[in-house]
Amino acid sequence: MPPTRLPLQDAELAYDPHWLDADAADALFAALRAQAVWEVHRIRLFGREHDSPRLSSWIGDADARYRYSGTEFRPHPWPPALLPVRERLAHECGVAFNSVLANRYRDGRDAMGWHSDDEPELGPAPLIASLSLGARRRFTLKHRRDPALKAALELGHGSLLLMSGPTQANYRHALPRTARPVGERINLTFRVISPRPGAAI
Ligand SMILES: O=C(O)CCC(=O)C(=O)O
Ligand SMILES: [Fe+2]
Repeated sequence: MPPTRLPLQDAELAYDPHWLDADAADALFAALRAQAVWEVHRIRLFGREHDSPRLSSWIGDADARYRYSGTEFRPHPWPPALLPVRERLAHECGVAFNSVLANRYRDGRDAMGWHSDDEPELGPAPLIASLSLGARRRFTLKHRRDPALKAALELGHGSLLLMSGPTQANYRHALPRTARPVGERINLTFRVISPRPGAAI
């Protein structure tokens, strides 16, 4: 079954709560915990550098490099467990994803703050495919200009959220902390990265 369109003005969202069945999602979760290289990425907040509150792994083709704050990041190679997922997504979305940002939220204290996935390398209207594994967590969206426009989704084990069209241009999204006792969660955002025009990489 194709993902269901979620109505939200100025956004393009589609959601499939069971893109992977529970067994396949369990197996992928375990394989990624073991196979991916998990790191604490540094983030810049209000002009100061901090450790981000989660573990992350930038994965992709060797030429899917990107520049951030003057540093060039080279992706880690694809863990074997991700290859069939990448192939199925490319087939279903008609998009040749060449990179994934994996985030691992160890418990409710791990989170991601408000942002848009709007790096120039992603282009003006990127399709981002977000696959969630493990604990169900709340994902929130809010419009950049109209505070009345917001949404929250509970992203469960094996679910797929597609964000496309003007979503990144018009909305920010976040994965808030929670005081609820929650288990570990891994999220994978599949992306297409093109070299920035004029960038020397
Ligand atoms: O963990 C999530 O569901 C969101 C991750 C996210 O927004 C990102 O990787 O850019
Ligand atoms: Fe994001």
